[in-house]
Amino acid sequence: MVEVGPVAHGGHCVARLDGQVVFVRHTLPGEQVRIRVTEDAGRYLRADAVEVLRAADGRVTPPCPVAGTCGGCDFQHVDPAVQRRLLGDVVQEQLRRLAGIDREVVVEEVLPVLGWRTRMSWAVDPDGRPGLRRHRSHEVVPLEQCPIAHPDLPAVLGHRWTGQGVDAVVTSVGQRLVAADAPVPHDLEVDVVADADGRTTDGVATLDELVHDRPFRVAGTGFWQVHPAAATTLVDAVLASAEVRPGDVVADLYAGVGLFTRFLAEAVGPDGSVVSVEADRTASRLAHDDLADLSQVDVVPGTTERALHSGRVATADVVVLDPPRTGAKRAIPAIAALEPRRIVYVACDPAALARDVSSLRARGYELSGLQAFALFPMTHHVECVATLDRA
Ligand SMILES: C[S@@+](CC[C@H](N)C(=O)[O-])C[C@H]1O[C@@H](n2cnc3c(N)ncnc32)[C@H](O)[C@@H]1O
Repeated sequence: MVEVGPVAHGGHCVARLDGQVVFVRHTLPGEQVRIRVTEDAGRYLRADAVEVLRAADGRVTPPCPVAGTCGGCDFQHVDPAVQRRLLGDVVQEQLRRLAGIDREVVVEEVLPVLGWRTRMSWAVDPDGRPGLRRHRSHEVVPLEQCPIAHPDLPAVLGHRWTGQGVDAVVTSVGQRLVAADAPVPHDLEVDVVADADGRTTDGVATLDELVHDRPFRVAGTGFWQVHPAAATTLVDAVLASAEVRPGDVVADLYAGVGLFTRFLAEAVGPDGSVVSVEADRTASRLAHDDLADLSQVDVVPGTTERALHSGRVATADVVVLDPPRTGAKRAIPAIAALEPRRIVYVACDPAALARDVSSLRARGYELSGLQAFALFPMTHHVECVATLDRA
């Protein structure tokens, strides 16, 4: 039995068992729970709460029958408003610990909290049943339904599959894709069928998305925001934070198919410019083709680090960056060396964000704004938009 302490980054809470730190899943701060140790990592233990002896406010009955077994969610047992409070505590703690910043963080609600995943990568068990993996395991939990999956996704669950996995996507315009190394059942309503690499006989399968009435094309299995409200939420937050002016020079780094690039380019107008840097070849090609109507946009394929060091990005009034989960550690010195008046950092990992904010502070930037959004309800993931100004 343990007394559960604060929430930690990763979907668990911290407790102590005989003086040793234990990261406990499926619990809440302030609870008293019986645990089952799942891993001894030497310096700490990992455990699951298996019985709640004293429940905390905010504990609810999970909407999913396999919550606690399936590794797809972390917080099904927590009321969504309390989930957001926990996420805010995590971001606040990371900023305090890694960047020396003491700041209250309010995580904004984004609806819906169920039925939001428009992109699912289902794993397939040895019997061909699709599902999701257990937490920190290769074992597949077969599923008949998944409450966080978007209701309009192709009905992959309920069919048997061969191969390693099945990707299912539904876009903002209702296009539906299945990507698998297996025949797709005839009764499955899909618009695009691709192989497991997201390819058709014509090449990479692309899908259509619409954001504030602007069309985008994206590779079927390439990067696109998953929550149906994510793209508009982030575009609005980035534009409000960046405060770009007509004629500004802007760098959009880790730009994907140019989601932010298009709106930033419209804001700087024909007298300004936006350089859009993306390492993934397909995404960069789509950005190049689909942003061709904006003469102020320069799409640079390749890594951000290379674009900065080669001089393809040599100056910027404003830098927007949206790196993957690992953050932008290697690019930060060169970004700061551009001396933009403002940096807008979109982050899906608060620890990487806090580390990079610390690095920017050491180079003369201060955090002037922070928004956080619950774009992945029921999970420990949270999206932040941080604004930094040159001191
Ligand atoms: C979180 S996504 C953001 C994409 C885009 N901003 C959007 O919202 O659609 C991160 C992107 O960075 C790209 N990427 C990863 N490492 C990179 C690097 N070193 N340099 C440039 N792009 C990179 C990925 O291919 C991916 O498209």
